[in-house]
Amino acid sequence: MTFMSSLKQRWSAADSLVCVGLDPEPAKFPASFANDSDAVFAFCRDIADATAQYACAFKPQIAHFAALRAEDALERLIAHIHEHHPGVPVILDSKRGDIGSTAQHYAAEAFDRYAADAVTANPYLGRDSVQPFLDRADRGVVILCRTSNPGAGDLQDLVIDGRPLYQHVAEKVAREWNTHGNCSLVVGATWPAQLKDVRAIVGDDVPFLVPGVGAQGGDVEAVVTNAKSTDGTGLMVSSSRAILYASKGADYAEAAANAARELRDQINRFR
Ligand SMILES: O=C(O)c1cc(=O)[nH]c(=O)n1[C@@H]1O[C@H](COP(=O)(O)O)[C@@H](O)[C@H]1O
Repeated sequence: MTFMSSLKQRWSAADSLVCVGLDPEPAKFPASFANDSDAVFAFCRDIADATAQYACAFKPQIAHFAALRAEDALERLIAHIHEHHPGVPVILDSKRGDIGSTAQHYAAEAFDRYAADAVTANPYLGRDSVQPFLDRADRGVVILCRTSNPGAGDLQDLVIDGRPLYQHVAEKVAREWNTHGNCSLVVGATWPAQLKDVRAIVGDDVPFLVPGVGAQGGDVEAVVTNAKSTDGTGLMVSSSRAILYASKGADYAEAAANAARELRDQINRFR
């Protein structure tokens, strides 16, 4: 099954637009992991198992694993999710993009080594840098459009030919790059007006990955009302720290499940 069809099926089967971000930070793990040499895998596995029922997707962030020399844990985590939660797609957040010959290796890294269903990609080197991802029609390509961080506007808002750069990215992806129907766009929850602009440009066929609720303070109601598609889907509202570290106690997995369920319910109130 393709990334897009798994995502659509999951939106409906789980009645959820929540993407659970898997960003391990051992200093925030419960004390019970202190002497566990495989803590990164074990913690993320427990969170995935506890939250899967409320998730339309999982999104592990590669730097959080690589910085800990835990790429092996990331491989095993994605394999675990595929085995135990089949049908819940995994987006590898690695924000890749490079000249074509190197980008081919990034595509192999994401889709063959890690077996991710989708990958985040940076569009600023142009189409050929993203082409090896686009060519994998069964996998998703989640392209940075208007990011959630405070400095997002430094470059993404620069006006070119009468409109900001992020709108050119949205237009180009929707009209030119999405030939296989496998593209999504990243638009931060912290920018409700831009969410609305991008939805107006791309229509209903391009889902948004929306990070920035929870720890970054984005407003769920504004996200959903401004960015949902006509049928009340179209979103992967991603939260990492607010779910992962909902409790540092023995109830960490239950607390994560509660946080994911509450986010799902909050989103659903405005769909
Ligand atoms: O591509 C992303 O996932 C991403 C894009 C963006 O614009 N902003 C953003 O925060 N992210 C990622 O989303 C996650 C947000 O984490 P929390 O703020 O803890 O929910 C991190 O893994 C970020 O790297």
